[in-house]
Amino acid sequence: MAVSIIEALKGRLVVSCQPVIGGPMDRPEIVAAYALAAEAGGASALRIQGLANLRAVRAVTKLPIIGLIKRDDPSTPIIITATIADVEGLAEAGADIIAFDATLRDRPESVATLNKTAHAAGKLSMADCASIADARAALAAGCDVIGTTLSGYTGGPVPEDPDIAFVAAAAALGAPVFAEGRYRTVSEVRAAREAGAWAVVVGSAITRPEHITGWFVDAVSLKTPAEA
Ligand SMILES: CC(=O)N[C@H](C=O)[C@@H](O)[C@H](O)[C@H](O)COP(=O)(O)O
Repeated sequence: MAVSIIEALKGRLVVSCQPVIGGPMDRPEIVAAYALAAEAGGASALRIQGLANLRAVRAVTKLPIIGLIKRDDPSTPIIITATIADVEGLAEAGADIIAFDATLRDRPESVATLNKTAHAAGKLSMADCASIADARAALAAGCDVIGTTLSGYTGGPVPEDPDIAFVAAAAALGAPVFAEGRYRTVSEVRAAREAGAWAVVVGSAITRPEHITGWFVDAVSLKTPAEA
């Protein structure tokens, strides 16, 4: 049953419904509404942050949910699902796939332990990676899906474009790769699939109106991406 969730996502869209934190959309009932709108549009799975949002979405849809918990803890650079307790909380709240940071950085808990905890709860795991070395290590640790989620977010300026080269390199490792991070156009989604992505996760371009508005504001003022 569990592995067939991943099988069923081949060539499918996952919509990340993560409002801007503290923004006007940051309410569980609005996240649930975004999830239903994504489902109506043909999304095959959802990516949901936080237990209250996850419970609200779980109550309204049977679509598979990739769950994560983001915490801004100054003692660690690991933001996405850093602890055993968070993996267990996500399993309990109804996530089907549990996403966690799988970067090779100093971390409160090893990737192998987080993965084992997800599996012990009967859930699949998505390793949010920033590099091909992360992806290799995550597969060696037994993770089910590689996400390109953290490419561009572990130091230095965040690039403008999605990291399609990373998708291609990770796909060559032979495991399902979910392309995620800065997919804003349908042609970028197509390029990720052509590079070997199993599925593509789109967030901001569908569910963060503040960001989308900002892109248009920059365009109307004739700013280049570098100036924006
Ligand atoms: C780096 C990080 O913390 N990424 C988070 C991971 O869940 C989310 O903030 C992103 O919105 C998500 O990855 C989807 O990406 P985009 O919104 O670019 O389509």
